[in-house]
Amino acid sequence: MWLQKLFHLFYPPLPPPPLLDCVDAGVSERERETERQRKRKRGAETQGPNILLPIPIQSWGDAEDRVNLAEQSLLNKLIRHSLVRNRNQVEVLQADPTSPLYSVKTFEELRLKPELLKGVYNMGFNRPSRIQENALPMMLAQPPQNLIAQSQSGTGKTAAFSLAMLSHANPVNKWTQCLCIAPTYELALQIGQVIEQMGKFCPDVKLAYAIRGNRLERGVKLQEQIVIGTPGTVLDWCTKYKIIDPKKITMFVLDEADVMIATQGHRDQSLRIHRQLTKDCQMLLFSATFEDSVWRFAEQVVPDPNIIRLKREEETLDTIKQFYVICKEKEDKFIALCNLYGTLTIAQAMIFCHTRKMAAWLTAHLTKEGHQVALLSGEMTVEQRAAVIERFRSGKEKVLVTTNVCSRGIDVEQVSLVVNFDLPVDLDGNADNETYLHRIGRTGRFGRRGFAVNMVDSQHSMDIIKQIEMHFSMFQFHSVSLCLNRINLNPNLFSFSLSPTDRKIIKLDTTNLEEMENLIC
Ligand SMILES: Nc1ncnc2c1ncn2[C@@H]1O[C@H](COP(=O)(O)OP(=O)(O)OP(=O)(O)O)[C@@H](O)[C@H]1O
Repeated sequence: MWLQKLFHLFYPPLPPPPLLDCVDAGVSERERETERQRKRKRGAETQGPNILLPIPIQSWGDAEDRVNLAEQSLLNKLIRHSLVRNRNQVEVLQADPTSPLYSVKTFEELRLKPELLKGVYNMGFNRPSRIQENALPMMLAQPPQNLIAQSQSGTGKTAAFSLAMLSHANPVNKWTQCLCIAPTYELALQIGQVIEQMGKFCPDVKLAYAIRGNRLERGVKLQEQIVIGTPGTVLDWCTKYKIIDPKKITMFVLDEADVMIATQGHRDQSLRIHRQLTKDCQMLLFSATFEDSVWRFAEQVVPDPNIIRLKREEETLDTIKQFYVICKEKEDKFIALCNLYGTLTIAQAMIFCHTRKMAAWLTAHLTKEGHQVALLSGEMTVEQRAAVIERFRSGKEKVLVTTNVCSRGIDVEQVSLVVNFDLPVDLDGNADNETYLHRIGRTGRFGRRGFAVNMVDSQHSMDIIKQIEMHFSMFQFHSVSLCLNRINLNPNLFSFSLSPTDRKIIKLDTTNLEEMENLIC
């Protein structure tokens, strides 16, 4: 409860969604004209007379949900209850290539203190994860070794360095020996919880949180062996209040380096903390991604590093069958969706909209039709989002309507159908291929068969489908004409007819539909 209160105190909900929408009529003539001029400039005015104009760029900005890295990280932590399945290769680059590569298959091999081993097993960990197999021996080695470890969220990094700190801390010494910094208050609390849980049977090892609001008397030295906090407060505790002696820190952990450097000021604060540590301090840096900027930062912080990288499970479209559905406008898309609804609920489905407003509109209309759906969009607090995902995961709702806020990072294994109610576009109005892959990558996971249905409501969205198709060099799109007339709705959920405007549309008969439903099952 207190955690929740603190959470809301420091993590206020985002401002209410702006009342802008992308495909409906809320677009002024002036905006349309601006857009026409822009397209003319690009020499791209090649479409026929009946096209629906693309969405004016300036009207998207506020209405879209942008992915916030720190929020995404926290959300992942809140909803993750187990390791992400990964059979991919671990790449290890040793600081000293001549030393033998040492990895472990059991926690016993690490020769941990019995109380700590008990804590590990008590958390339900039977054996080290892929990344832990290599990282733990390096982190626990004598003499200490520095480490840069990169692997996606949910592969066991936090558990690994928590174990390393608990093993490293000497409870006889009443001063701070292990210092861990994380990008946000909430992420620091999450890590602290893992340390507390894992160290449950090591009561002599104490933990302190260097986070906003935790005030301590100036000059009184901290007795806790492990400190976890955010860069600003940790820096204050080391320099201004001098309650941590940085020269006595022998293990420094920098978590979520990619999120850290994306947060203004954190990069410099981290470097300032780092500068006060001794040369002998063991440096451990973790990141989910490794762009050049993260790499440059890592090199500044971690001298002579061992490097461990876990290759990412490739997102693939091979096991996903993709369709598009021709519709005229938003209402048509809605009817098409209703026709599909029975198929959506055979397993679980996610429906992506471009704006919060559209997602809310769709949810309201589906609910009015008597369907039970969940809504997840960016104006919710991270905690609210986690609760919605939990319900969806446990199957309480079979259909989740969402925006791009949920396009990446969220694993719900049962999702076998993704509907792009609005196609993903970038700020220039072109196909956003990466987001498309992330969205439909929610389905067809771990080699299972998945389905994606794209709603096409204009020449512009048809162009986007073609761009996507070309980008992934695939020719497996099937044009499906859903009969949008309710009268044609038969017991087999939906029927197909030749569209009066396009006679070339392939007819998908009930046999195919049954096959699709069987595959989803
Ligand atoms: N060896 C293990 N065996 C079983 N479960 C584990 C093991 N290590 C970690 N886990 C669990 O797997 C989940 C992900 O682990 P962890 O949080 O350490 O990963 P991470 O890479 O730090 O991801 P994130 O940054 O999202 O937290 C957690 O629920 C954790 O309790």
